[in-house]
Amino acid sequence: MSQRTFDRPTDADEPLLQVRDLEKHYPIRKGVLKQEVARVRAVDGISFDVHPGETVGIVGESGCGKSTVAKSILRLDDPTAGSVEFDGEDITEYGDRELKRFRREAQMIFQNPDSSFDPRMTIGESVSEPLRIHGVGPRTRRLEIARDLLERVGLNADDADRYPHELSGGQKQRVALARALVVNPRLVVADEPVSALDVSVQAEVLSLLQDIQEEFNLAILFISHDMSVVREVCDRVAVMYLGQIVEIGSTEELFANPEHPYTRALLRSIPTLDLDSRGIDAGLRGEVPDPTDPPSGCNFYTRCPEVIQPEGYDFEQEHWRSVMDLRVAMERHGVDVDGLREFVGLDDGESVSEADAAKMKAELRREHDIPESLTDASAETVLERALDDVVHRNVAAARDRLAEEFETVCERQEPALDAEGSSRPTACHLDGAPADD
Ligand SMILES: Nc1ncnc2c1ncn2[C@@H]1O[C@H](COP(=O)(O)OP(=O)(O)OP(=O)(O)O)[C@@H](O)[C@H]1O
Repeated sequence: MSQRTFDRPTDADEPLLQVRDLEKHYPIRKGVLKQEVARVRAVDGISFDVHPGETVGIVGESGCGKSTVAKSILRLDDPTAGSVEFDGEDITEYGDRELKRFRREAQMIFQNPDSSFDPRMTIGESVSEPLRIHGVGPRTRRLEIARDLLERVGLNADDADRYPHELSGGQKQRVALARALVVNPRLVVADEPVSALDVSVQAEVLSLLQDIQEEFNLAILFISHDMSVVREVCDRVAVMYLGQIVEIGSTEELFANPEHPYTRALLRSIPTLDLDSRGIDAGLRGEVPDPTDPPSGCNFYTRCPEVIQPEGYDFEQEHWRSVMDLRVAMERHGVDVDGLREFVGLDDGESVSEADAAKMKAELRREHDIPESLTDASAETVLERALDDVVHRNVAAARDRLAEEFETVCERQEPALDAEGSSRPTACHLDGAPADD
């Protein structure tokens, strides 16, 4: 490496990457005319910076838009809106020539290293290929650089003569790193770089990534669904849910004091050494909403354990969540009243005795973990009337009643991603403290 220089022209205080209001919507087209019938809002207006020498993590469940962010930032996919500034220039405006230069400065590492290699090429050829593409030569010099880099990532220079199938997963990911570094990039976007590796190998590759970052003063955007991996390597973390950032801040502070209920739920999902809590899930019920039709207001309200109760009601948060689950289910799928009648031994007719109605209502409560009676009498009255509507086949009336009486600020207003009432930018109507039980 001695003849290569890794001096960085950018001042470390200035972000190398500035992402502003980035959107990537995928149109869904149908019919002969391929008319747009809906849009997948994969990334829906996100902003963040990455500084030289800094690792910023993007974390969230599968499908929240992490890979789309990576692809949009590198212009592997053109963003729908927003800007991506790299060293002060908006790459979304780049033409082919500028894009080629940019692609040398910003490299990507994928989850599956095999996707970076041609099985017929030796490791040395694969690692040096980007140099050939960018016109660095001659071949002997390119191979020399590749051998040098292989040593730098903890392999042997002679591994250059081997083929990908001769290497283990961890070794291949080291080679992928060497291949990314060979063009002397300033930004590396790593999309789940260790998810396919055994845990013991993961630690080695992560530690290598950290060493290399220090040596090369790289900016790294690190994408992962794994909170414990993110904690290990990132300086700052952006938590994503359904195409949006819900909380962003320093890793240490965010892990010590998570402010968004979604971050809290993700942290609860990390298995710990405490056997009693090992393997607990994130405590999140319900499905991730369809990104073509995200919920109104805060898009996490349909699953949030801390969803805010409407003014005038005060009962156990867990039971309030269950009532919301019933509402969400009714709005999404309606209620199968015939199925319910059958379950309690009735035919598919209209009549229902008081005793049968009681059985049906009890079943609805059981199905949604709602207790026999809510401790808040006025909430109980509303719920009981809505359940009565359902058993008398008036699901629309039940839905309207619950929507009107139990409307929460969370569904009414979209929370801004700001630091108001919190110690870091958090998009939530709660002011940072966990909701009372
Ligand atoms: N080319 C595409 N056309 C339509 N929808 C897409 C396309 N690519 C991604 N999506 C959708 O965009 C949403 C975000 O996908 P993305 O792959 O970015 O999520 P992710 O967080 O990286 O998930 P994973 O960890 O599973 O890869 C998903 O709903 C996905 O189905």
